[in-house]
Amino acid sequence: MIELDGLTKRYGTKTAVDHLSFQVRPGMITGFLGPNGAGKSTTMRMMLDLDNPTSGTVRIDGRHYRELDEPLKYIGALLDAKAMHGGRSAYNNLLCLAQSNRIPERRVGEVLDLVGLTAVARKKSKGFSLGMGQRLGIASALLGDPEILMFDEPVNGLDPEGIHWIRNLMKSLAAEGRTIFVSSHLMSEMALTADHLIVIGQGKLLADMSMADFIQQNSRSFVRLRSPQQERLRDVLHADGFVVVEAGNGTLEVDGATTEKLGELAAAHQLTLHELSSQRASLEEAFMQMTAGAVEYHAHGTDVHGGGVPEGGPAAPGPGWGAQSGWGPARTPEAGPNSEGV
Ligand SMILES: Nc1ncnc2c1ncn2[C@@H]1O[C@H](COP(=O)(O)OP(=O)(O)OP(=O)(O)O)[C@@H](O)[C@H]1O
Repeated sequence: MIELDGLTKRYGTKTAVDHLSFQVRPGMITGFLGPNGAGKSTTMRMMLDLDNPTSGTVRIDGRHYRELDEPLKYIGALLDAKAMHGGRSAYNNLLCLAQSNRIPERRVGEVLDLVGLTAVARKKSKGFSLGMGQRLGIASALLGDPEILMFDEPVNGLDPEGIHWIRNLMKSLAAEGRTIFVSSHLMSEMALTADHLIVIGQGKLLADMSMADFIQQNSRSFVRLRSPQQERLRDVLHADGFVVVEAGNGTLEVDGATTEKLGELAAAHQLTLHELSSQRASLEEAFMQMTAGAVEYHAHGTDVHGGGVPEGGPAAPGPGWGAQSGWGPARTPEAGPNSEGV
């Protein structure tokens, strides 16, 4: 368990982390999200005693990091994969760390095996690709077999097989009852990995809740219908008291209804349906909605989100939000959050 209590970090007049209090609990994967500059790295550095808080505390299983003997046995972290000594082999990098934490040498071989680097164990790490460096960083985090693991952007530089591997590794570590805290900018990956989310913006806590609650509270769910008899369908829905949004491409969207109810209504009026699906937002949309006001660095003149988030944030949620406004990525069927195919 990691506990933050009023954690604050100021650099001159800049408050990077602002009275953060939350707990990271065992037995699950907790995702750590925030726009660029939100204070994630600063928070993680303070958790590992690599930076001093201006005020507030971090406790690792009830103790300050400095009070832990051989800290790698309590908490392992992947913060900067390039932090390894490039002139040393992968094996020797890990051996130095093991020796300074009284970890037996056999564990070095075990973790190299676990991350798939055994074949290159004697090669100097400066020749490693980004993905290999990332695996070596993960090996160092696992070295002390700690109960708590922190990963900052762990899939950075990994190929699809590597991403799949780290996702499953984190899941199995959480299933063993360990505490897993992970940051990532890849929302699709986070949606597939995390059980719980901590979201920060401009150093402040914005959300501390389950993935499902986060998506539900920060987005709209609705039923999408498509019919060759669209006008008649719309009239039937109106007559039954539903608020219908015409979303273009021949689709209608209805809030506050079930697919069962709408399907039966269409059948009762002998209307043909080509689509009847329950829709909910992806984590990415929910995240953008929540953090729109806390984004420090806006791009101008780009269209990376299919229309761009309007200056000052997107329109408030309401009928038609997101679905028609065009700034969010495509909505996803209820079967699961957006996946970018990894
Ligand atoms: N050593 C420092 N001196 C001054 N300001 C700093 C320092 N480190 C971080 N900051 C500022 O603190 C804020 C938080 O930075 P931090 O790197 O923690 O954010 P982040 O959420 O990790 O961002 P990103 O997602 O871009 O990695 C930023 O405004 C950053 O410019």
